[in-house]
Amino acid sequence: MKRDCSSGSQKRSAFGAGRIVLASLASHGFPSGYQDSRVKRFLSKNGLVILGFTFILSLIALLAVGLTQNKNTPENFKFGIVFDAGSSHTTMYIYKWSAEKVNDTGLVYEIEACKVKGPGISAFASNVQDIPVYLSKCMGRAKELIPKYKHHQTPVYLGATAGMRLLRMENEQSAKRILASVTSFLNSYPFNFRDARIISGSEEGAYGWITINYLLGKLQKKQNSEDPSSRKNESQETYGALDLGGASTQITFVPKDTNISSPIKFMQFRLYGWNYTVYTYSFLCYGQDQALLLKLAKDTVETPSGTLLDPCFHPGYERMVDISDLFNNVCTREYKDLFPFDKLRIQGTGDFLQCQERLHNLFPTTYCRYTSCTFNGVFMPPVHGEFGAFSAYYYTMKFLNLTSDKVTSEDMVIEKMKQYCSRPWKEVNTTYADVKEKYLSEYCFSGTYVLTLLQVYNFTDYWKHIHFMHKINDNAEAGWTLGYMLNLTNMIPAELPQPKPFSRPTYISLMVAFSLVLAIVFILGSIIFHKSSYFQK
Ligand SMILES: O=P(O)(O)OP(=O)(O)OP(=O)(O)OC[C@H]1O[C@@H](n2cnc3c(O)ncnc32)[C@H](O)[C@@H]1O
Ligand SMILES: [Ca+2]
Repeated sequence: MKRDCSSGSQKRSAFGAGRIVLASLASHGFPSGYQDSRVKRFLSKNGLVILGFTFILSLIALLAVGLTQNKNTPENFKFGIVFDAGSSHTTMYIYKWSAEKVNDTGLVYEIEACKVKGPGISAFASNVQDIPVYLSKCMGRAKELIPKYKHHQTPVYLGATAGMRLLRMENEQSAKRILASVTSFLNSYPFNFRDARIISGSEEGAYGWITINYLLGKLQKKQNSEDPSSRKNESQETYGALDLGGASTQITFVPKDTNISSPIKFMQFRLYGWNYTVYTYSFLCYGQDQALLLKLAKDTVETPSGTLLDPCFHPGYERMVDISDLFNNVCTREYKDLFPFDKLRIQGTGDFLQCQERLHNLFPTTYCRYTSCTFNGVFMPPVHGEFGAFSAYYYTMKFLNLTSDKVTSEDMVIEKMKQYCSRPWKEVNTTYADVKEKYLSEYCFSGTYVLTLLQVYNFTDYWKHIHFMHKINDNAEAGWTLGYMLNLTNMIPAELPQPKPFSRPTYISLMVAFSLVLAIVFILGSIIFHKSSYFQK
């Protein structure tokens, strides 16, 4: 009995609240049927309000979660145009990327590489009026490829490299006139023209380094790295960059020891929340075209005769060079002399070892005031990590079939070069009839030059760490232009992009939960609305 009593009191307390309402209604003297319909009406009226309120709240929550997670959902593409005004030629690159994924890496695509017909822009010193015709074809292509409504927001940059650096040293006014003409021409288009300028050698090296590491996803990997101590391994993760142009060459990498005292300021970058200390150096006059002129100038001074037996060209190959062209140049003028001939006849002998010996003379390595040097007494820390080699490194080694990862030692390259250089020009010329003669005639020289330069940098026992590359992951070409644009459009943030507010499972669970609440509330609301007569009885 006792147990029954206590269970009765428990029941009372459980429903006590309802009873108090009813009791208070009864105590006011209302008949019980009347009290019942008041409750039903109260529920009918306020229940709908409560359900409506819950419905709106759930709807807001659902929208809030959806919007926070997927800000800017519709794909919105952006474009950027960069002209690489090199010493040997100009190329216009068009990049395209999704505006929503702007802070992610590896998401920029090169949709066009338009080769401008003709020489580099520095050749227009005495005919600047021809610049509009020179650039117009590629600009027309840009107008075709980029949707019209995007033109006004598409930035256009032109960066000039070593050819213009040399011209500026020779004649600053000429260089200015060329840039002014380029500026006024590019400004006449409906795009958002930003800048036409000569970039420094350090910028060229650094932007090349950013480009390849961006495209290889080396900067992105940092994002996923949770262990801050992995910062110590930065150099193992990023690739060094080797760029060989026509008039200058750049080497850029994260040295093993960044605390060594350096006469050259290391570059500091903060990308995606990580610091990088990068060594970069640009050697003006050591691009492959200028290096050939340097070699010919030196040879002419050392053996002044109208005919030069040249081991860097195939046997049977001949070429005439104007002495004035050879020495009217910032890179070679220190060798200028009076010669009893005004033309130089080059006759190839195709001897790789002799060619290499002569090329080594271009790289004085005997004096060094620092802990380590490359050549000309220039400080350089020991090479470290993997390297991506592009531009003429790639063109030359590709032609010679030496870009494969199976080529793991310098000896393999030497063997190939010995054999290739000794091939008679006639045979080479007929075998590769479709290759431009300027390039074909110089692959023996340029292959030997690439090998010598890499030896001077101390890659002899490090060959397998060099990766010759052109287009990376089918996205874009290796070169400085992409890094330049990423920087100028602030596409690489210094800090890690904010992570999504919810993890994927949380996001899905929240969406499902709110949708369920919405559905239940909706169903209940409809029932109450349609049965309101019952509640009002
Ligand atoms: O960086 P700078 O020094 O200003 O020069 P650039 O930008 O004009 O230099 P490139 O990398 O375009 O070319 C480097 C060299 O490679 C040569 N070159 C370009 N395309 C080539 C190809 O398909 N095959 C062989 N050589 C090529 C070109 O003539 C240059 O001597
Ligand atoms: Ca270049």
